[in-house]
Amino acid sequence: MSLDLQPEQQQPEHSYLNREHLTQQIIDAGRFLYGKGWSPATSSNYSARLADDKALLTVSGRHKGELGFNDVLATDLDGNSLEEGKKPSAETLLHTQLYKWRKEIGAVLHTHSVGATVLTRLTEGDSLQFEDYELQKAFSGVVTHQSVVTVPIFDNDQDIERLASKVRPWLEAHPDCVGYLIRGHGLYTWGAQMSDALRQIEAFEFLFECELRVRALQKN
Ligand SMILES: CSC[C@@H](O)[C@@H](O)C(=O)COP(=O)(O)O
Ligand SMILES: [Zn+2]
Repeated sequence: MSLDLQPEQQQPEHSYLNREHLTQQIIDAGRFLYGKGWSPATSSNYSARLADDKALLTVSGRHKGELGFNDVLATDLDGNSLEEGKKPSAETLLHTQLYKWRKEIGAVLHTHSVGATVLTRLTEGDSLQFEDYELQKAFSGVVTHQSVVTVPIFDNDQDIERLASKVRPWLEAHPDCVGYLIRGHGLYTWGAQMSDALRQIEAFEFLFECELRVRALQKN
């Protein structure tokens, strides 16, 4: 099943996978994304929706290629930890605001690839536009290369509440948004299930690489 981002369309209620299954998906995602070089050092954070009003998030500061069953915790959708002794990701609010925004979102991934970092540093404007790439169809709701996928770029901020407050109005105004970038920092994308979010990460990375190569060749 893929995420249908048409706002007017009623979504069926989620039937949630159990915590063990979701934890395994997060662990597997970390191994894959670290292996690809998109989650270096202890960067990145991942989550899955645990219930209508709860998320399962990575614990802050963990190596994402070596996650274990104890490296996740439950939070409410205001970003409060529901488990004593475990500190949720520093960027928890960026995940939970997505679960509040669209009830059909079941997984959120944040990565720190070289491509996302370099491209956002090279781009002076506040968004990237992808057009005429066949791979745009890997994004939920996109059915043709003859479309424009706009990806906003927000300036980085160590104050995550302030950053979240800048992202929120964009999301409200763009219900078909498939991901966003933070300058010099990384990518956030999501999906109905973990597999959808992973597919979108791969599509974004392919497009970032294409864009960087095209720009480099155009310079010469
Ligand atoms: C290793 S620096 C990266 C962090 O500052 C942050 O951006 C990040 O992605 C991971 O933070 P975390 O608190 O582990 O979820
Ligand atoms: Zn980060």
